[in-house]
Amino acid sequence: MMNKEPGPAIRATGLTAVRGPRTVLRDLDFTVPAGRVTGLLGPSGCGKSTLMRAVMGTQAKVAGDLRVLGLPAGHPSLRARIGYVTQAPAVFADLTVRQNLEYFAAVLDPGRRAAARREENVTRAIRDVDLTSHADALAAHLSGGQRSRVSLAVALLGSPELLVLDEPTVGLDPVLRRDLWDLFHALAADRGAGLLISSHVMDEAERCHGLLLMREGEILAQDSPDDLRARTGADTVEAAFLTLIDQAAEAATAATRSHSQETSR
Ligand SMILES: Nc1ncnc2c1ncn2[C@@H]1O[C@H](COP(=O)(O)OP(=O)(O)OP(=O)(O)O)[C@@H](O)[C@H]1O
Repeated sequence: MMNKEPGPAIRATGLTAVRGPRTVLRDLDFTVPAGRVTGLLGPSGCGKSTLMRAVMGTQAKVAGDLRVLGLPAGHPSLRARIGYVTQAPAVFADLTVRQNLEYFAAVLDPGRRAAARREENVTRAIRDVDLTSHADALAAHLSGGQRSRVSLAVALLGSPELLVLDEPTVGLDPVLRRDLWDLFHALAADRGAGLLISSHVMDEAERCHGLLLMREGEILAQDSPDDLRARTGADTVEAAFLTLIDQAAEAATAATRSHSQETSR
């Protein structure tokens, strides 16, 4: 029998989301492959968090087709298969790092018989995010960056097939950022996980296998960093992104001009 290629971690067709009076995602088509790191980049307010919430099934007023690990977004069986870290770390301040992890591990994998497995997963997740030396510190006593790493450890507990990380490296020093990016690559390579990681730090874009570049609720480009640079003739992803934004603005101006010429005839 032939081995079936694994499907993409996420496939969106015609994804649209409305928040209040505004359409904040406009008819998006994209895929996030399994076993790869995909960067979601774009300026503040362009819709990155909304897109991630749609993938998690927590965003209201979403239309279009959105498949996550082959199932419709928000399907109950996806909960244990996806790790999600929001921008505001959700940890209990009055518990230690280890107690936080133990609490979430018990929710994910309950029962006395799973105790040894839980213990192993908790220790591994704490080690993955480099917090072993702080395992017994109260979350209240951690720095912001350390707290966000506890959230990341929670997301890693169940060995998820897909990780959705909303700006996971904000506020971290360069050494930690590098270590976390190494961890993201290891998760993709060794465990075959798909990762969707938002950032507005363009040098992080260079570390992704693929990029989704967003602007004002639309995807301007979906490409690897190398192809993006080659296609735009730019030296960096940041320069490529700016070139694409300028091209989109020029196209919009040209379209408005031809529309007003037509209507004035
Ligand atoms: N509750 C809301 N009602 C109406 N509009 C909203 C609401 N929440 C967010 N928006 C708008 O939706 C758009 C997309 O927001 P979103 O948080 O997805 O952006 P983002 O790219 O994640 O930004 P950032 O990088 O700053 O986190 C923004 O323009 C924002 O103003």
